[in-house]
Amino acid sequence: MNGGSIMTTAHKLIVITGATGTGKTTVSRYLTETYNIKRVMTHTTRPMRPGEQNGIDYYFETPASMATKHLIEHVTYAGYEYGSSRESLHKAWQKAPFLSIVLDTKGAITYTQTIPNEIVVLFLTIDDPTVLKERLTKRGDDPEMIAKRLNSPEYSRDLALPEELKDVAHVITNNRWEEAKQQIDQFIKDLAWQSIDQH
Ligand SMILES: Nc1nc2c(ncn2[C@@H]2O[C@H](COP(=O)(O)OP(=O)(O)O)[C@@H](O)[C@H]2O)c(=O)[nH]1
Ligand SMILES: Nc1ncnc2c1ncn2[C@@H]1O[C@H](COP(=O)(O)OP(=O)(O)O)[C@@H](O)[C@H]1O
Repeated sequence: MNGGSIMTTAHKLIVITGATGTGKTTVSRYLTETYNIKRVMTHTTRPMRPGEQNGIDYYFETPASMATKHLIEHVTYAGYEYGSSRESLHKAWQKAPFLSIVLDTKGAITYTQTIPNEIVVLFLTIDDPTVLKERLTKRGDDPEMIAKRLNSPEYSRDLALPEELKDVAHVITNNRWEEAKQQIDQFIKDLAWQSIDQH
C-alpha cells in the first residue's frame, strides 16, 4: 500500500484521538501524504498557532460564528470550543472513500455511538507523558497556552484510553515516529484488506 491511494468503494472515517502532543496531527498528515487520505476539517474558537492557516488547519471561528454552524458534536477543550459537522464529512466522502478526522476522546466516543459502522478509531499514546511538554514547546506553542492545556481536565482525561473506546480503538504508541509509522502502515494494510473482503 505504501505510496498509493486505496482503491475501493467502501467508505471509512479514521478517527484519530489521544492527548495533546501525542501526534494526532502528525499521523493525519502522514495519512494524507502517504495514502492520500485527507482530513475532514473541524471548527474551533482557539487562537491560531504560529504557522497555522484558516481552512488548512481548522476553520478558525469567533464564539458568534461558531454558534451559527450546524455541528453534529461539539466540545470545550482547555477553554475553547471545537466542533465537527456531518455536512463536511458527507461532502468529503463524495470526493474520497477514506478520510480522517482528529477529535478529542469525547468526540471520538460520540462518533462510535452515531456512525459505528463507518469509523475506525486510532488512539495515540506515549509511554512517558512528561515529554509532551517538550514536544509542544518545540512545535512553537505559546508557553501560557501549553500550561493551560496541560492543566486542563480534558488533557488528563485523554491520556488514558476511555472505557467506551476499549473494544474499538487501535492503540498506536508514538514514542518514536519510525515505530509509530510502521504500526500505522500495518493498520492501513489491514483496513484495505477488510474493505476488499466486504465486496
Ligand atoms: N470533539 C471534537 N474534538 C476536536 C474537534 N476538532 C479538534 N478537536 C480536538 O480538540 C483538542 C484540542 O485541539 P488543538 O487545540 O488543535 O490541540 P492539539 O491536540 O494540541 O493539537 C484535540 O484533542 C483535538 O483532537 C472537533 O471538531 N470535535
Ligand atoms: N514520535 C515523535 N517524536 C518526537 N516528536 C514528535 C513525535 N511525533 C510527533 N512529534 C512532534 O510533536 C509535536 C506534537 O505533535 P502533533 O502531531 O502536533 O500532536 P497533536 O496533534 O496530538 O497535538 C509536533 O511538533 C510533532 O512534530
